[in-house]
Amino acid sequence: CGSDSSCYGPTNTVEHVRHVKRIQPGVPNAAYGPKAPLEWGQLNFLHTTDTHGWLEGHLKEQNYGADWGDFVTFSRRMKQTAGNMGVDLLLIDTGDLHDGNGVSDATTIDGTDSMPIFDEIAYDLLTIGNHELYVSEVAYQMFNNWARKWGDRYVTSNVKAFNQTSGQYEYIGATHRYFTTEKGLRVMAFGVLFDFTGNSNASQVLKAADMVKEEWFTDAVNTCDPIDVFVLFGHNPVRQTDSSNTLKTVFNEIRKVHPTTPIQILGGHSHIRDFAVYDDNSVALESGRYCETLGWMSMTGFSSSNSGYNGVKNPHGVANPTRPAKAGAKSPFVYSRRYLDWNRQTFIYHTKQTEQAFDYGSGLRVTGDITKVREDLKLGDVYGCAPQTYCISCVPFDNSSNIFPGVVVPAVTAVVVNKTREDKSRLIIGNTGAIRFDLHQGPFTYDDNFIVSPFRDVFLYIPDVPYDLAKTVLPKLNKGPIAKRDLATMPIPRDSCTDPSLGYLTRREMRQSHGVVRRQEVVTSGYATTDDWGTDGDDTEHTGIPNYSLPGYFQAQANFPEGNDPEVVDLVFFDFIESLILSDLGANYTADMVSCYIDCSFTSQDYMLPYAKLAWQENVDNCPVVIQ
Ligand SMILES: O=c1ccn([C@@H]2O[C@H](COP(=O)(O)O)[C@@H](O)[C@H]2O)c(=O)[nH]1
Ligand SMILES: [Zn+2]
Ligand SMILES: [Zn+2]
Repeated sequence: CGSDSSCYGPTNTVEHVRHVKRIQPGVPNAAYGPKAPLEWGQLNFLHTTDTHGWLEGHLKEQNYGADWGDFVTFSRRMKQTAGNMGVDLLLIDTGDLHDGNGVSDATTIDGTDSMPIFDEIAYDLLTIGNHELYVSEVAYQMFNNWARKWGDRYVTSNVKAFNQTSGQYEYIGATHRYFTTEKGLRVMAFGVLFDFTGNSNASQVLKAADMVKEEWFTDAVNTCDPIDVFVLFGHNPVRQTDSSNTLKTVFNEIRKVHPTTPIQILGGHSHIRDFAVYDDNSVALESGRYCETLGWMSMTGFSSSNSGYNGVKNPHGVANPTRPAKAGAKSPFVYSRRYLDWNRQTFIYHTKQTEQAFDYGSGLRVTGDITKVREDLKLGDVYGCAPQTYCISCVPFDNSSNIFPGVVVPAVTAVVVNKTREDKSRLIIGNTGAIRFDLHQGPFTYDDNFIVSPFRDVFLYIPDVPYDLAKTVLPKLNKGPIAKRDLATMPIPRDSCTDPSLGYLTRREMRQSHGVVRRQEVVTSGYATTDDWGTDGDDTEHTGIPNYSLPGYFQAQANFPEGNDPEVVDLVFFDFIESLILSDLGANYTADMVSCYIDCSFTSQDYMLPYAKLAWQENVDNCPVVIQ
């Protein structure tokens, strides 16, 4: 088919129409949930990160089934609660709004339809992620549209875009934000992206070590204006041992001038739930990924002698934070942190509402907007019926239920074929990071195509590479350090993955088959987080799930002679890893030997749908939706 989508589109022929069905957004969640009310302090934070377009919520996982409209209602209710209690609540996002879901990625320019939905939350602070910078059109969408709209709330302390009018690189958002909260706290905020280098030339990322030497930064840190609390937020892992973490660099610079002023840190990018203690007066929260987690952090300890705070000291009728950053801390500040599962039951519980009374018109309207976008983009169209769940890391990399041997390798083998070279042997190499989410048993929709493989990474190739050389590339690529995921916090209930026979059981049956009874409820599998404070951060308790580390790269071999090695192969790979491939091939191979394999518009978004049409047609007209 090549990149000719008419070959596999669902609506182009009568036969295809027969295969088109729609699935609807998930039903309200089952009856288990949060363990206790939140601890409200003087200054409270709700935090999102790495939402990657998942504004529809998780249609196939009840535990993460709330949509952005539910979150609109929840955030408004929480702001009102804060106001009623006489305390402050800040809403913060730390970037990666694109790449990961059809709502954000099925438009010609990613984010065209998702960004207006995302903007329905009244964030106090937002910052930019690396997924806003890979593609120039997306960077300009942020620079020309959203940065202007969000004004000084969009803080991109180390990220600039090339202004085609002025011919200069200019800060996309504000360098920093100094503001006073409703209850009188004087806040200095910096929004810092990790030292990202994969951006297009539409943007420039200053390394944190250079950013802190900028005049505006030293002026901001040394200002004579009073600062009660720093908010250091960024698309940047909070764990200090993470090699990508550059928050620590900025933290250290602030501490040189303000040795005890509280520094509240909010991060992202590594897609985990995490909480880290930086010192007696500084703690850091990271809130997962893909609208699975809403982060909560609160603090108390401001007084008239150390701040401008004029709100309530200990809000009444609710729990309050009690824990110092660490045992024996010399600090007036105490904190709480919680990782909320992204579902309506969580939202209803923490707003003390009922299912019937919870919704606001504003939230329902946003839910309606999401439904309309899904319909317009045909995200519910079904292309196949996946016979089982295939996961990224819940089983070993070589297990047949792993998505790489189970789906990705057979899919690229079958579909990524240049007709004019189909008689040639080929090796197809990709980075495992290009596969972003597990594939669930049941209807495989247009949306799932983006959920599994969202990037527009072009398939490139070098013709006729000696096989003896080509076969050394994968081991060389994988020799480097493998990006490991955090075992303790990995998500995703994958009951039907570890035991595919569970796939058709009801939610209740699945829970009973797995669970541990606590508080007369059943604990489902999902996030079981360990952080600097221990294991009590998850708002809803879960049993852990298996998590196996992955190599960084996968390979498929196709059209090999039976029983023999070929002399030469077409070496096919994503443009995302072109420079690595060339360096592993050695000096005799240069960029001018590389060309587009099928055509320059055939990308990693284009092989899953044809594969679903090819491999998963059994039961397609009667394919049960399996909601975990
Ligand atoms: O074109 C692309 C862009 C990114 N990737 C993969 O994504 C990660 C980064 O994702 P985060 O959400 O920022 O963690 C990158 O390391 C690649 O593995 C890609 O494959 N193609
Ligand atoms: Zn991300
Ligand atoms: Zn990121």
